[in-house]
Amino acid sequence: MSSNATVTVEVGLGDRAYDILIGSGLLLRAGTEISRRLPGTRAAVVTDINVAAAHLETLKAGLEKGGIRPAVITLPAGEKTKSFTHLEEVVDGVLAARLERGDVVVALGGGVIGDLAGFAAGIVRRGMNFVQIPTSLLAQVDSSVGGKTGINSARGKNLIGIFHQPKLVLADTEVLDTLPIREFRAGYAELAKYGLIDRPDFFAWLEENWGKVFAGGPERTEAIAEACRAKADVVARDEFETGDRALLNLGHTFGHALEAATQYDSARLVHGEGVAIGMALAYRFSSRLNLASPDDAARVEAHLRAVGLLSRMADIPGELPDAEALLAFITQDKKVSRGALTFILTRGIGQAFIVKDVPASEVLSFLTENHPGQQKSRPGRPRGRPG
Ligand SMILES: NC(=O)c1ccc[n+]([C@@H]2O[C@H](COP(=O)([O-])OP(=O)(O)OC[C@H]3O[C@@H](n4cnc5c(N)ncnc54)[C@H](O)[C@@H]3O)[C@@H](O)[C@H]2O)c1
Ligand SMILES: O=C(O)C(=O)C[C@@H](O)[C@H](O)[C@H](O)COP(=O)(O)O
Ligand SMILES: [Zn+2]
Repeated sequence: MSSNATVTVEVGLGDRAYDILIGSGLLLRAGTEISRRLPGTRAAVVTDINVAAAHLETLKAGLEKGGIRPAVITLPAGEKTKSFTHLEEVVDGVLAARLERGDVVVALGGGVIGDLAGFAAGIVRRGMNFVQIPTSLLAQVDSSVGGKTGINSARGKNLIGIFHQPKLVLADTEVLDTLPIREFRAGYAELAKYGLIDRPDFFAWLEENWGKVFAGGPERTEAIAEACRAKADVVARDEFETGDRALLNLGHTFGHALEAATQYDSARLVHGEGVAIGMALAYRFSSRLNLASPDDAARVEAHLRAVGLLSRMADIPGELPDAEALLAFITQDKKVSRGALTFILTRGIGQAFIVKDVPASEVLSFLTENHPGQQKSRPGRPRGRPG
């Protein structure tokens, strides 16, 4: 495949179906692509300061080609922006621009901006049009697709939000050239997740080709497209997570607890890093419960470390609250049903499954064993970031 070719993946949701376009130069095509689908629309672009500095002018030029001159709402960067305060700022900005229900909120940014702007689009005038222009790897392979939107609470991650599908996703692979390497790695964790859920061949391909994915070119585009196909498939089957969609939460039950425990401080832990540690923990927990082999858990951890990702709680800088406090965050997880904890566990690489009644006592023992401040003595790696 040429690295210039645009790949289209459809999210098959009937009369709410939409396209994900993946390729280079899409910012400059944004106006044409949006006005083809939403003729005569006006727009507000929501972005963060980092992305605005690197890509806002290009997007504005692209929108201009479709006759769109947007209002722009620029927010601080980082996970703490997914808050009521900034939700109010976006809602107020959209209303101040006097946009109508049929106009469009455009998210230009990573998953933080996409989740926040999507939530705002879903509640202003009871639901405006929404377009995702994801600029981080994580957003291109995961958060821009599927319609989960929302903000965080001090009591837990993503606890406030709605499902609100975009009308279009434009994943311009060129913008990834300005993404910091730490953020690229974090997004890679969600990419590897699809292999670990149910695509063992994709995981093996990543083990071989991750260097080319990091370097750019056709392997990167193909990996993003494969992730979007995988996600689109699950979302089309189970849009509102009544079943299989929960598989996309592999690594997230632990990961979200760690994000809340570190108070969404992006300097300590970003979402993809939490997912990387969470996936390694999910494999280790599955092995402890005799569901998966320790070799598979070791293989997952080895790959995460090979790309420079975190894989243990001890890799997070600073002190963590104790295992009981981590468990308290886990009991707030949205998958909890009538008090029973749900985890995504695994029988091996690409063999994830949903377990609906995991005893809290098992989780607590496991967290205690893996907690850097509560281990009696564990041979192994020194603390600190790999890579
Ligand atoms: N809705 C979903 O289905 C879903 C899926 C996965 C993750 N998420 C959410 O996504 C969020 C994480 O997203 P993220 O990892 O993209 O974080 P992010 O939005 O904070 O972006 C990461 C950092 O990279 C910067 N950045 C983004 N694109 C850039 C570019 N092209 N050039 C330079 N800098 C750039 C941002 O300013 C930010 O500092 C979390 O809140 C997570 O819960 C949602
Ligand atoms: O789209 C989904 O479904 C996912 O679970 C994707 C996850 O990567 C993402 O982090 C999502 O926001 C988590 O959802 P949540 O419902 O656990 O908050
Ligand atoms: Zn995620």
